[in-house]
Amino acid sequence: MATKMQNAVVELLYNDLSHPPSSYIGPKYAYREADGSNNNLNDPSMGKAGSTYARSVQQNNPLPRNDMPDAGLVFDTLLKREKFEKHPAGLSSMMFSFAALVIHTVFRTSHENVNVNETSSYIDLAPLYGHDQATQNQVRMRNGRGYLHPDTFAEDRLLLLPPAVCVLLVLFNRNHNFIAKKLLDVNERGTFVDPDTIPTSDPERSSKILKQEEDIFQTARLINCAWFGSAVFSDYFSAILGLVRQGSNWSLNPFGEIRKEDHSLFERGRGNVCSVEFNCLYRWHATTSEHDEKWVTQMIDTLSGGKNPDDITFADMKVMYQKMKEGEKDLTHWTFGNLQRQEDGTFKDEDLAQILFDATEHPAAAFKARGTPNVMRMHEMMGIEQNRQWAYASFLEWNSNKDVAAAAEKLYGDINHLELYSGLQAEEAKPVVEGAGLCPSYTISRAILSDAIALTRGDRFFTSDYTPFNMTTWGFADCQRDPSAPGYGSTLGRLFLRALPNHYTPDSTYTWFPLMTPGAMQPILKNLNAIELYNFSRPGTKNPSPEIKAYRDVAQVLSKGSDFRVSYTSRAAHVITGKGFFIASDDPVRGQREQQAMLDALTGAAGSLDKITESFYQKTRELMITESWACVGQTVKNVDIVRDVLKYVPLYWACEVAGIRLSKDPDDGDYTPQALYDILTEIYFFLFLDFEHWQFIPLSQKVRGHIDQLLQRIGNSYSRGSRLSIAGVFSSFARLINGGGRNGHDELVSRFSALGYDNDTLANSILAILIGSTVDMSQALVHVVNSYLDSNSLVKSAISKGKLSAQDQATMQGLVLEALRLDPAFRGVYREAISADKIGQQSLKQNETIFVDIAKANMDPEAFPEPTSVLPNRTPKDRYLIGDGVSQ
Ligand code: HEM
Repeated sequence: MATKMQNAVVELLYNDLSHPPSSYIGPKYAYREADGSNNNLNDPSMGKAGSTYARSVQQNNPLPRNDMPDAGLVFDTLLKREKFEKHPAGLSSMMFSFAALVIHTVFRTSHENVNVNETSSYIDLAPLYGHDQATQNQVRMRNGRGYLHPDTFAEDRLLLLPPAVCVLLVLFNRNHNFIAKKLLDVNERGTFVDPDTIPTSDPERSSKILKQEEDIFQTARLINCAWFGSAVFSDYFSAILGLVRQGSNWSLNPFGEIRKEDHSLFERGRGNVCSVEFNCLYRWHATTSEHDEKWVTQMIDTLSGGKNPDDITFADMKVMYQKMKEGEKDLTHWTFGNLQRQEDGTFKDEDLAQILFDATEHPAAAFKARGTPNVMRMHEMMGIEQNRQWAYASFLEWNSNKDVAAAAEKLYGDINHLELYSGLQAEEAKPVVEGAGLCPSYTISRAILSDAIALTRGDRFFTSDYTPFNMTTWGFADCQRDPSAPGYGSTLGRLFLRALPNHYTPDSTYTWFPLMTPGAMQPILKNLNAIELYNFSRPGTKNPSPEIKAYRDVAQVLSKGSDFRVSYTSRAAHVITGKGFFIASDDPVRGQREQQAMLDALTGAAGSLDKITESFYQKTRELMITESWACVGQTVKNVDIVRDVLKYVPLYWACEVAGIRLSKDPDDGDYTPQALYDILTEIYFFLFLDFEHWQFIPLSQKVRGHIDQLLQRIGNSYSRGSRLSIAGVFSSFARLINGGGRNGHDELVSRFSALGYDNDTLANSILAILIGSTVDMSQALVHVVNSYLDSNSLVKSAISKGKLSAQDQATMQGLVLEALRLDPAFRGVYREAISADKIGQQSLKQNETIFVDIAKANMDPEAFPEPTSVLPNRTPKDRYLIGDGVSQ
């Protein structure tokens, strides 16, 4: 008994861990190899490019090769398209452009030996990055920043496919470069340097650049592949399962750790080898849209010199490939869809966007027997012949269409002898039922999922090595599928908005449901009561926002409040109604008046400003004392001044004003400081900051919820019943500013009564104070303190040399202004020209949005001589530029 027990314990403990270990540490194991090797560390060549295909199913078909019907005859009898039939579930042709990208990531059958797959068996975006090191070298820029050559990709076979496939890949190229730039900007581990700043005289320059180039490139590649994986498990997967029809954002997560009932680990990250069956069931040529059929016809016509598709032979096909290859220059010059590259090597955004919009508008065709365009006859014959060299299982109970079944029997003699290729392609298709969106043949629909799981769960970089360490914390967050994104968790929409920001719009069905036609989405969204969230028309083009940078121009825009609209008022309109919310008022003049009125009420009484300063001082002191700690054996204390102090000082003050009770104990006050700060940050972020377009819908919904809750709290805290009481507000302000003094209170009451606010306006005004005086005030405080703490700081050195006195109020104010000039809390603001205007050299159209670059203007020597020096005695003080939010 004791032995049995001991065995069980040993088994349990042994099964705690994976054997052999699931990964190793160090850079050698952190990145994907170009050819996919080293995915399974115990069998490094598993799934490597250039290996043979696997076979999943035992061959049992007794029909000898020489008894098989002619491949052309099989096509003409079972596969050739009779007429175009629209896809029954509303899938767009882009669905199949994306699918083509997926298949080219994992299949590249050698033309010399059909048993060999020239690419790896992993979702590693090989069409973009190349299937081996030599090809990867061609797409890389090697500029020390880890970039790919602009708008390029590696897979030449894609040039034979409709242009939307290539455009999608170009967007993944742009995503790579976006990610690489961010990795350098964020510089999470502090190891990267801007290559332009390494002096050419530095003897280690080239080795530094080389090391950094590899790190950034490979990390960006990992993150970009994870983006692709996320797109597969969001847009693609939900189109396959028809989840959009149900408004479901659910997705399968095949990557996580799974424990079996006996406590042992269910295998993952152990590698994968694609099978011939997988290759065969993924030939979805029957889904080609009418538009793409025309495109292929034209391309084959050009390459074959006008030959009838029925007469094209294998030999002709080889000549066509040859012709295409000869037409190619080096891959940085490849083009497709008759597009022209611009001087910098990129394609025009406009051209790329139009191709994608078309692909979303065009309906795909239904999977069916007799559904493949005749122009693809030779592609299919090649497929049939390849498959005959591979070997396969046979099918039963196959197609209820009597004509198709009878024809198959004629061809094969016995339906049991039907071969896999035609069996899969001409099998009866699944109808549109719950859980079905792709609607291929029954066998494909089942098998595709098994293969998808094998591909992803088998991949070490999607499982045990899918980590913030390998991808950086920023990258790890960036590539996650976000179930709250519009389109029920679309990832492609986020990609479009990032790569083509002036063409895709944040509320379009083209953006969020690209794999479904807008026509198909209309009734679905109506059914789901979500129709008002989306726009169904083809997005137009907007010009990029001009940037205003010179001090003089920036100052002019900021001072002409009545000529420029602040762009965040339209955002505010999504989340708050009524008057009084002065920090984002739709009428700039009224907004300023309301703000001034509130400021007067808060600070107008004699000495009130000093009281506020005192309250800030006391809170800072208190937090520094309560949040600090000492190391063992030391009296000197440490405090995280940003996380535990500066972040919360303004919040405590604003909560006093708003009558919100903060407590670290969640069961005590209205909010914990952390929870409220996070809420206010989200509101602030939504109203004022430059977020990625895709976040608009989920953020606005979340922020509306926060604001409703806050308004209710503000209302409750001031009401002695259900009504917001003006008197309640005043006594709270008075307590705060005047220590409860009766005179101050009376003065406030009279000030506020003079405003004549109703309860809603008052609550909105208090909310504006709460939001406007916390998040960006904390940010500004951090920037100022950072300037003092920084050991290289000019400020510090000036003080230590005795040139400046920190006791003197004017100098202190000057130091704060200088710190915020050199390191502003935000870079700039957006404005919309109310009418056509001219600012400096820049002509503005009516309603045009401009970016007012305060950070650049702050460094303009015309306004600030010796701009990089800290000169706290600059005058006049109102020369300093002020943006939005609290700084107003
Ligand atoms: C109009 C669109 C398409 C065209 C013109 C096209 C054309 C071709 C051609 C010419 C080949 C032979 C490639 C070679 O061996 O060099 C091929 C192979 C293949 N196609 Fe398509 N295709 C299209 C769409 C699709 C789609 C939507 C899918 C499925 C998602 C698909 C799946 C495949 C597969 C799995 C192969 C075999 C690849 C290999 O083994 O290397 N194709 N296609």
